[in-house]
Amino acid sequence: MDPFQYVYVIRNSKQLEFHEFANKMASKTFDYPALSKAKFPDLKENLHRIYQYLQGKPLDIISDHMMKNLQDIFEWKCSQATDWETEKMYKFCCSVMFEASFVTLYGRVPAADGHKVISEIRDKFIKFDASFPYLAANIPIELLGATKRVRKELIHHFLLQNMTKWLGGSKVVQARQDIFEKYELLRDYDKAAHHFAFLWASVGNTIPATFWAMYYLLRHPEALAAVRDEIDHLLQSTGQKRGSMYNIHLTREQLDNLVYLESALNESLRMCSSSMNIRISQEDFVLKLEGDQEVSLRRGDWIALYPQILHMDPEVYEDPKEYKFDRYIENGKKKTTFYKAGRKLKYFLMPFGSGISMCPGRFLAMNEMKMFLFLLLAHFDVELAENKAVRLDNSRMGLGILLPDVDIAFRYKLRSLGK
Ligand code: HEM
Repeated sequence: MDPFQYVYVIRNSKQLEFHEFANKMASKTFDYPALSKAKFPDLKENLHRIYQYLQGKPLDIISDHMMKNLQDIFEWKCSQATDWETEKMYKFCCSVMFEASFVTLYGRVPAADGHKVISEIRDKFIKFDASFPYLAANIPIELLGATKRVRKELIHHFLLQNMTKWLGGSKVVQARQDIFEKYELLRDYDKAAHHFAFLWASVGNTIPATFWAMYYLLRHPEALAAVRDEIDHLLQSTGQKRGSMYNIHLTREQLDNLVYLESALNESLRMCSSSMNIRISQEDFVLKLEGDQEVSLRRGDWIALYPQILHMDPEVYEDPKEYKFDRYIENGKKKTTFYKAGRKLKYFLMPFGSGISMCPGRFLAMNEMKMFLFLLLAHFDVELAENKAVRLDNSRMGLGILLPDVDIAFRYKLRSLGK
């Protein structure tokens, strides 16, 4: 509970392990054989090595593809909106982010009904995702209605004979495929199940996080105005036109410099994230904490850090239940110093986990969500069409970004060029 102690847990990665627990949970949830060292030597390490494709230069390439795919989808879905169109917000975020992420990571489905194929996968994904908290809680899948069948159908989409038909997928997915081919004991179904698990990791949190970012912006007109101003300013200063042209390009530096957009996004992540960071003690030992404090741990004991407590701590964040879009800005720059009881915190925002269990897709996730909001606000007037409170649905507490308890209608319309 005390964020000043987090560092002692996080840096003790030898004695406080995470992967064994994650491996057990993921293999059961996504239906692939556990990554046992004896059966699949170095598979875990090999899969971890290719997370490099989600950082540095490869991150720029994959982000550019995501930007292009997002624009194609906005153009296909929304370019007729010369008058107000009304949609449900979660459904909208889900439809745009799922398809853009899918095409960016796995490739375009070339058939004439390519959009339809992806929306069928998405609809099954939504059904599976609704059971995710139960699977994570160890409820046998046989007790969860159609979940077992839906999971099997989802996994079948990722069989090699289907994946080889998809065009222009990412290096990270290609590299995963190459690695799986080296393990003869992995059946075709197992490899497909691994691909499905990666799909879940790449959209399962991004979709609800995008929803909250959009929802809070629309609920707070001053935030919306500030972020839109920043976006328009960037477009103007780089000589790019908004309107009917869907070919905006943003460099990594430009994305990084959108401080209002980033702050608004961080603020919504602070409010909707509920990732628990779990570690399991590998041996009997004494964990030294700050000062003279210590805890005796036995082999197999669990430690859980729960950053949502930190995110909602009024000593760190004044009025923590209030959305303040500029909380992460100081003197026009990114604010990275936060205090508790007069002491500077090393960790103050942890939606992506920590240390050995930190999300490898975090840079891509931030870029994707920024690009979605950028395009939405650059091209459209957007407003809520319903006045109802949307609350966090706590049923997946501890497991990542919380979903909304209800969906809400919003409307959008192409912005006139002069506005
Ligand atoms: C808002 C979006 C996202 C959030 C909040 C998020 C959060 C997290 C967290 C908290 C973990 C650690 C899980 C744990 O402690 O049990 C994790 C793991 C992971 N994430 Fe993300 N994630 C996001 C987006 C993404 C994206 C876009 C990708 C890939 C393209 C991705 C790929 C992964 C993978 C592969 C793991 C497992 C890492 C491992 O093997 O240890 N995530 N994520």
